[in-house]
Amino acid sequence: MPLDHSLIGVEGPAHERTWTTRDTMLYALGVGAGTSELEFTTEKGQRVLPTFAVLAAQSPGRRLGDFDPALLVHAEQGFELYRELPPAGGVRTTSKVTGIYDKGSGALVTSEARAVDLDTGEPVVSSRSAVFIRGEGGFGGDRGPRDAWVLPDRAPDHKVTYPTLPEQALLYRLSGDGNPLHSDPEFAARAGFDRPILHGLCTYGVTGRALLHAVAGSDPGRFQAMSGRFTSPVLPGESLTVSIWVDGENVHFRTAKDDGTVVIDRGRATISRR
Ligand SMILES: C/C=C/C(=O)SCCNC(=O)CCNC(=O)[C@H](O)C(C)(C)COP(=O)(O)OP(=O)(O)OC[C@H]1O[C@@H](n2cnc3c(N)ncnc32)[C@H](O)[C@@H]1OP(=O)(O)O
Repeated sequence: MPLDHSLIGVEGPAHERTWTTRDTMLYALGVGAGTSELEFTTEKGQRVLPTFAVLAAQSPGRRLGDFDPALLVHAEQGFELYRELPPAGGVRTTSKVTGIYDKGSGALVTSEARAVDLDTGEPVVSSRSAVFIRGEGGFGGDRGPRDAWVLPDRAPDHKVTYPTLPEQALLYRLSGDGNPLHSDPEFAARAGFDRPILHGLCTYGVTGRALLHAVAGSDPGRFQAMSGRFTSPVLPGESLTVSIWVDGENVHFRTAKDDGTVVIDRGRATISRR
């Protein structure tokens, strides 16, 4: 059954989301922060990890078509953050599907969202994401735009390795993503995985922590943007190494597993010098 191309460019209903200090602390734990990052995991002087912006600006997805949900994976994610997020707050988000591309082995569906402060209406976050739906390609559509990301021709300026826990996906899902692909072995098997895989946004959050501490001096106020492509699944318990290249405010990065498999590619971030 083909995907619903009539969704492209049509803004969905506005969605309001509020969060509490507990939500932002739970998110920090979900992406691996712990006792060495108490400003993100406890109330004392609490600050918010910048990648929480993606969750803040999420709205319920629209029905893209009639396909097996086990075959859908998160493919790309980017965001721009216009000001530091408060530990508790709220936004109103509008979103739309921006493209449905034919990638042969699957379809790539891209979306964007804009979130404004619930009280003031000021812009807080812009977010861009893509999902890859295996088996839904081959409909004769456009392959979509190409990205000119180039791996810097030098050794990384920073390399940061963080572990993930075997329970990481069970912890992360409490931040609101209950997709059984990350918790239910039977569902994961239907998608062709030996066991449930880690949420892409968990890998993204672990990577964001590495960027925050290595490049932004642990100051979320300097973290302006981040984007990347999910190129290979991560299993809970695997370690992640983020290689980072810094050129002024422009940052390139890549995240890989211990065996060298790249799991987030084409990474970019903008981190102010302040
Ligand atoms: C709701 C779910 C939530 C989750 O969190 S799921 C967990 C997080 N996500 C993942 O683990 C996904 C990891 N990525 C992958 O497993 C693979 O990657 C894909 C299955 C997405 C694609 O792999 P393949 O079917 O082998 O595609 P190809 O032959 O490498 O490329 C075919 C075309 O698709 C483009 N492409 C491949 N991967 C992505 C991607 N991640 N985002 C955007 N485009 C992608 C390529 O460039 C190319 O297209 P061009 O020929 O036009 O260049």
